[in-house]
Amino acid sequence: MEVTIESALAEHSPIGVPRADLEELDAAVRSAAERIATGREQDEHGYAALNLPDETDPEPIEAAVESVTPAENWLTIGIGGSALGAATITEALDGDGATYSLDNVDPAAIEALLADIDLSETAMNVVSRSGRTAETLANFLVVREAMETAGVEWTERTVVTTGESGPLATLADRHDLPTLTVPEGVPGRFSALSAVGLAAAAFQGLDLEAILAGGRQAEASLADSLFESPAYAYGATMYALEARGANVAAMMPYAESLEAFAEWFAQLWAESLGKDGRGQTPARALGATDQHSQLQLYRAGPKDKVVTLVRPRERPSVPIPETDQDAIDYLGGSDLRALIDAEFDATEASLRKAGVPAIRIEIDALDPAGIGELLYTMEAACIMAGELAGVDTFTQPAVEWGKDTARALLRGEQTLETVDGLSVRTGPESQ
Ligand SMILES: O=P(O)(O)OC[C@H]1O[C@](O)(CO)[C@@H](O)[C@@H]1O
Repeated sequence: MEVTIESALAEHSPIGVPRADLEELDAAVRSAAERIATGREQDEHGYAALNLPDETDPEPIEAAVESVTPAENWLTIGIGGSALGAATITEALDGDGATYSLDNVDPAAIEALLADIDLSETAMNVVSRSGRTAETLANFLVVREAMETAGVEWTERTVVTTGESGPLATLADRHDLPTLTVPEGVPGRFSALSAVGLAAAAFQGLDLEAILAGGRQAEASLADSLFESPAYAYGATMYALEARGANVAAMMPYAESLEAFAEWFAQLWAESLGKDGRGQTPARALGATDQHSQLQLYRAGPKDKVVTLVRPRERPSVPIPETDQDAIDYLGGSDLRALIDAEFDATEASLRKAGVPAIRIEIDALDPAGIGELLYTMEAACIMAGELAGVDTFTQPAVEWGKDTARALLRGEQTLETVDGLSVRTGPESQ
């Protein structure tokens, strides 16, 4: 895996990072790397996530999945970090069986899914670190009832993944359900390389050990200098770019199967670094598709963005047939792999030409090791950026107020009129 920051430097962009600043920043990276290493040694909250490739045991995950299968479908019921890691891995890799994510509470979407899916052929994984997330618990209750209505014994089809305690752990106990534990000290958005992200992959028969080995490969490339560590090069450069005005972090993978990865990255970057009035706003894009929608803005809009371009080096070849039309004969005889790689290179060059910082990330292949390496590298990069910014990377206090208010509204303890500082009308008369 390679991270190339050349196009993010000052010689290519007015908001790029001067090389001299990188040299200087490297001193801060060195002490931050030591801090991270200490946090890992002591299994401290958050830092412990970087120990997962060594600590996650595939066997109990595979055993739990086996206990509720065979089945044609795997339904992950979870939200945020409790769904995005699993979706990223199964979308990136070509496993067997169908996987679905219920990570929202849109009644129309859930009605459509339940009408579509054969529940007698479905196993579900209810995933919640806290065990008390309203959306996840509500979806579980809805699917459980649908299973009962369909005459499916839900206790034989349900794996719970949660923390040591909480409503979901209690429920799993009461019904003696196969249970996987969210590792202590690992925030949801950093849990992809644990049972949280790996159960759906196990259902698809994917090689969990190879995914974890990819994580270990990235772990082995951590070093106390940004010039020697791809992860820290990315984290430190993103931090330096934010200080120079790059407030938008566009993540643009050039592979359809990495679209979920861009969503996973958005939570990781926003929820970890969006604190104390700072933080880059993630923007999800897809290459080459969004060259035809967002690139205009990236190149000719405000100089407030850094674009990360991701590609696998190995790709299948799909030949483009010869054509006798002169205007398009440059395509004939070539192949889609060459085309998308030319688009990738041309987009990086076009961003550079427009003075927009870009970082290139290249993984060897979109295989289990490649996705394990990519996930781990971005997690370590995020932790480095958080250390340099001096923010608490591992908490998300700003999300709690809205959750509490939603619960109070649902319980009827509050209306929007009574919620502090809110003057929006609600209730039957507003419809
Ligand atoms: O796994 P849980 O506790 O259900 O939380 C789901 C998600 O909700 C958040 O707590 C934010 O509300 C995320 O950090 C987390 O990934």
